[in-house]
Amino acid sequence: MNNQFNKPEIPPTIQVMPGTDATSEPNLPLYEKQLMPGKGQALVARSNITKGQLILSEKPFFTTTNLANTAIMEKQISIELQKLPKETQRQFLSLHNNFPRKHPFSGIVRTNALPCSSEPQIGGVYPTISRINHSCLPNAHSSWDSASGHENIYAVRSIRAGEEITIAYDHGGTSDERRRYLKDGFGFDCDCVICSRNPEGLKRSDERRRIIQRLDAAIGNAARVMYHPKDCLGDCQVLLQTLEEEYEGSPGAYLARLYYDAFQISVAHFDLARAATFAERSYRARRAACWFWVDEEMEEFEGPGAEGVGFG
Ligand SMILES: C[S@@+](CC[C@H](N)C(=O)[O-])C[C@H]1O[C@@H](n2cnc3c(N)ncnc32)[C@H](O)[C@@H]1O
Repeated sequence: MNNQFNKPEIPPTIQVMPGTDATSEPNLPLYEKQLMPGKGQALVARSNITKGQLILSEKPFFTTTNLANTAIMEKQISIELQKLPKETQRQFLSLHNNFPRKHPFSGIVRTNALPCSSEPQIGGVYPTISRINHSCLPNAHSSWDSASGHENIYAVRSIRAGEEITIAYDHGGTSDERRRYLKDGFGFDCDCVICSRNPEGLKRSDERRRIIQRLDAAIGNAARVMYHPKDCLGDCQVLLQTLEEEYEGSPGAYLARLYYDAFQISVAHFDLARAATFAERSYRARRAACWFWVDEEMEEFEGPGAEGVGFG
């Protein structure tokens, strides 16, 4: 549900994924679709799901680039839709559209697309994954597997049977910033566990989100990486602690990015031991199959007398 489709440089193209039809619903019985009051359809856990577990893996109906040019996109989607089996067309058209009057087809893509590459403009829309609602404290996260052409949904914390499965649509920021983004792009007022905290709790969360944004930007500053690498690694440590606090021990995909930044900082200064460790942590965090391992590492460099490779 990445709404960052506003860069017109890439000509619009649509790629139909082979093998996607009405029967492509995976057979992992970990979830079911349910109507959720005030939220439309939702995915709900049918059984307890363990942190790190693959919940579902699915091919998109098609992938699409450049949603900025909606007129062209409308035409292209309608042409591609006609090539799909009737039942698949019906599935696509039944997805939620937050922009129904102006954009009957591209509105569905804008409301439902998840990025499926490092290019934020390339998005995929899914029969089942597109039913997952948002939370600012999600219990799952999406991860594109380019080798298989599947979007995978992993649990980032334990999920109890009956609990709604959620991912984060937002790109961070304070609760006000997130609310605006979710209202404009998706048409709802977020009342997740974070957004419905009391004013004091919300204020603390907002402060942490500001720290996360500030440190994220500071760590990516090339001049600072060059001249103050130790400070940058110190920022990585503070960012890790803040993420842990804000996301209640499960920072999900943020962790992969943080370790990737730490890898780049280390490699820029020929600290190859740290670089190798951070690269591996980033890789394993991104694969999302290793949350237990990551938790152990956290203890390792946070505990007294830790001997593992840390940021400092
Ligand atoms: C990708 S769809 C998710 C599935 C959707 N509920 C459906 O019925 O198909 C995104 C839309 O779901 C709804 N939605 C998602 N998260 C929500 C939330 N936390 N609260 C209320 N509505 C939400 C909004 O209407 C949003 O535009």
